[in-house]
Amino acid sequence: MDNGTAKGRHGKESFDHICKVMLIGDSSVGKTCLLVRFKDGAFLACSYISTVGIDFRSKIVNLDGTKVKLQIFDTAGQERFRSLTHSYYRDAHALLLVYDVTCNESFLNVREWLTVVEEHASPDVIVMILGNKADMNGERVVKTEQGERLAKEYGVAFLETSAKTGLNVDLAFMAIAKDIKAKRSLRSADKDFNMGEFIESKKQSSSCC
Ligand SMILES: Nc1nc2c(ncn2[C@@H]2O[C@H](COP(=O)(O)OP(=O)(O)OP(=O)(O)O)[C@@H](O)[C@H]2O)c(=O)[nH]1
Repeated sequence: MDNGTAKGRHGKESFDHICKVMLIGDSSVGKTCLLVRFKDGAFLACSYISTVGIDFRSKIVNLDGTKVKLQIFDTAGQERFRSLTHSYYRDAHALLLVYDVTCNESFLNVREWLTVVEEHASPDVIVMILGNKADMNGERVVKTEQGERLAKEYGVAFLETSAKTGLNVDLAFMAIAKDIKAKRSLRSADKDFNMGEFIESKKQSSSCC
């Protein structure tokens, strides 16, 4: 695993830290759309093309003068690609585990995904559960509190997101980048960073947008 201390250069842009982030979860929960929303600020409304295997895109974010390059791996949710994607877990610094608030099965499967994480990821990986499609309130079947309770049970962070409206999408990635930077930093100001408190102070509720 990269210790993130070396300065890197990619094309024209230099960076201070590099972080590998993986998007995991059932097929069609919105992993690719979350990545496109974060990277390009756009939403691909009607084009659902299931990811084949694994894809990745990068974005450099500036955190108080420190440039963190997020290398984001978008994995296929389909069962047939699972063994391929498992091999990428070991190097991941953070995992965004996505379910769809309009699909109860995808929520129930979060426990299985967490078992896979335990088996294949590094013990110090940062995990955040995302309840996506929070804009579809009329079709919602998983309550916000259910997601919060599950995340609390496993001691991981939680946010509801919408790749369509952008709700909490940047926040999810920024919180992870900040947490990784804090874990690598020797500065006491960074060491005091608490991801849960940061999310609570910045998150937007799904009913507001
Ligand atoms: N309303 C709404 N639709 C969404 C949202 N995110 C994704 N979708 C739709 O859900 C479908 C699946 O989105 P993808 O991002 O391709 O899903 P995925 O998880 O990457 O799927 P796999 O590649 O099969 O694992 C698409 O039709 C998207 O337009 C969202 O936040 N709100």
